Order: sequence, then structure tokens, then C-alpha cells
Amino acid sequence: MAQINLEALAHSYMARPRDAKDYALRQMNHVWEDGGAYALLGPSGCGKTTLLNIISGLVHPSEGRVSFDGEDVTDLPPEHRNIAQVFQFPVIYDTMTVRANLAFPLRNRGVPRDRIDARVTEIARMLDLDDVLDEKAIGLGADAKQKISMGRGLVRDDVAAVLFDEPLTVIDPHLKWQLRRKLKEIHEQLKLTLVYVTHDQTEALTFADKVVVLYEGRVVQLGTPQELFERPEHTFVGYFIGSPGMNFLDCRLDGHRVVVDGEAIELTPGVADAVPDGHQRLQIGIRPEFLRLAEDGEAGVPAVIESVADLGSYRIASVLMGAERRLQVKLGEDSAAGPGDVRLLFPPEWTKLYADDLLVG
Ligand SMILES: Nc1ncnc2c1ncn2[C@@H]1O[C@H](COP(=O)(O)OP(=O)(O)OP(=O)(O)O)[C@@H](O)[C@H]1O
Repeated sequence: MAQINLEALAHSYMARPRDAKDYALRQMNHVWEDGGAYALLGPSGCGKTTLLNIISGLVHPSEGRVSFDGEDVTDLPPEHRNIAQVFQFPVIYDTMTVRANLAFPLRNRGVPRDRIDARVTEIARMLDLDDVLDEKAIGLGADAKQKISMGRGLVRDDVAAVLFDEPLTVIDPHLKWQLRRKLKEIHEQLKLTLVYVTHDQTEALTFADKVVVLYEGRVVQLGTPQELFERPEHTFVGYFIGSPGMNFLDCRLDGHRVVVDGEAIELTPGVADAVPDGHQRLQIGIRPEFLRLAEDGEAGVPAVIESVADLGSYRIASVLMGAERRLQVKLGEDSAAGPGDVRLLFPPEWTKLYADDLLVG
């Protein structure tokens, strides 16, 4: 396994890109640590597959360098990069047995037979393929075929990294959860460097130690699931992670506080002083989980609960603040709150300030 370095990397599919929007990936520096389990998360079209294909060598970047453990591989073709890639749809040999499919990447490299047998048995056991090892792949269902494809990606222990591009797309929903857990276990046992592309936050958060959030061709945050939840560094992360996403309100500074529709909201000390000069837009962001309804005797910002949706273990209140600002508040199971006047509390430690979409503090 290897540490993967991306230096001043950028890619445009156009011959003569003119400005930022012509780039599928905007210039980035990024390090994938050796042995890390990463999810690469972002909406459709943000550049995930492009980035994966640049690491594997299927796409040559228009700018910058890629290196594995310090060795520059930018100009090496995929077959010389030592990367295993698993795609959305199974890439297997239908007429071969499951065993032969799993053994193929090893046989190809002249690995001794006893080592092949041992490794194939190990991977088949991890993916629950041991019962079908001697069956032809052609007779198996889509789920099993994709498991074989994943097994072929995991079977070599000498690869720099294993890249998964939305590998569970074709998998039955009830098996998805199981396979994600399995992949996490496999990562813990084999200590592979894994990069797992997905646009599904649940998939990313259950699988990865670190999540890389890509938005409009840029890495907007690299962090643990907890960091993404508690301290989104970009408004997109706040909005994309969480269900429902973070609430954002336009505001203006007033000394050490901010003002929203004439109502003052406290920030953590020092945050207001860190606002960069020349910003265009200032917003506060607060997660539905951290907004509170004031109790008797507490102050708070006047608002109106318009409706409450019951989602089983919790309830979500849609709240109107001022004339037109709508917020979502997560209520506990036992909360009796219903439509009507309320006051909202914004705990300063959970009220984040954003200048032009970037976290100030
Ligand atoms: N071969 C190509 N030629 C031209 N443009 C491309 C090519 N492949 C991707 N693009 C464009 O580059 C941008 C990034 O695409 P990419 O497939 O990397 O995104 P993605 O995040 O993987 O999306 P998805 O989740 O839909 O697969 C998109 O605007 C896409 O239209």
C-alpha cells in the first residue's frame, strides 16, 4: 500500500480551458494516507470519477502531478500503476469459476500457487463467496457477480490502493448495508488504502474513517464523519451532510454578534473578529439537532412552528422566523411541541459563521 499525493492537480476535458468552470477538477493538493479508508463524496458531476481515473491512470491530468510513496506516476499507464479499481458494474469472466476469477489478478502476476490458494480462500471467506467458489460466474446473480468483482479488487496485497467507484449501485438494498460493513471489516484486517466513491452520505459515513467532500471540482472538506457534522468547513458540506441538512440564515455583523431580521444572535467569542475583509455574503449555519425551543423563563428569537413531521424516533419542526426565513428543528421523541408561537435558542458553540460559503468559526 502507498501514500498517494496529488500536487497542484487540475483537469479539464477541454483542449483550451479558459476559466474555472471549464475544469472538471480545479487545482488541488491532496494526500491520501497509506492504509486510510476514504470516502470520496459529492453530488453527480462534481468530479469524483475523474479524480479516481486520474489516480488509476485511466485519465491523464491536464495539470499537476500524482505520486505514490514519493514516486511520480503521472505519466505511467494504468497497467504500471499497481492500482486495483472496482467499477459500478461487475467486471468478471462469466465462463470462469468464482475461484478462477478471484485468482486471475494473482495468476497474471505469477504469484506461486499455494499463495494464490490461500489468498483466494481468505477473500472468498470475507465476502461470503466460499459456498460458490467452484461454480461458474455466469449462473450467479448480480449481487454475487459484484462481490466477485470486489474480491478481484481486494485479492492482491501488493497494490498501492484499491479504488471503488460506486460499487454497490447494482446491489440489492438489503445487502448493501451488509457489504458496507464487510468492506469496513476487510479494511481493518488488510489495512489497504481504500478510496470509495459515492454520492450517498450514509454510504460514506458508515464506511470511511475520513470523508473527502468534493463540490464543483474542489475538495471542500476532508474530515471524519463527526467533523463534517459538527464543523462543516463549507456551506455545501452543511447542506449535503445530515438529514435534514444545516439551516443557513443571511446575517450582518453587529460587534461581536450577528443580526438576522433585527434579532441579535450570539457567536463564540472571537469569531466575529475573524471575518475576512471584503466578503460579499455572511451567513450563520446551525444544524436542526442543535437549535432549541426556549422554555419558560428563557429568552430566544420569536418564531412560529408551521408544522411538525413525525419520523419515528424523532420529529422535525418547520419553523418560520421573521417574514420568510424557514428553519428545521429536530425535536426529541418526547417533545409535545406543535404548531404555534415559540422562541428559538441558538447555542453559540453550534452557531457557525460563514463568509462567502467558507467557515469563519
Ligand atoms: N470524458 C469526458 N469528456 C468530457 N467531459 C466529461 C467526461 N467525463 C466527465 N466529464 C464532465 O466532467 C465533470 C465531472 O464528471 P465526473 O464523471 O468526474 O463526475 P462524478 O462526480 O463522478 O459524477 P457522477 O456521480 O454522475 O458519476 C462533469 O461535468 C462531466 O460532464
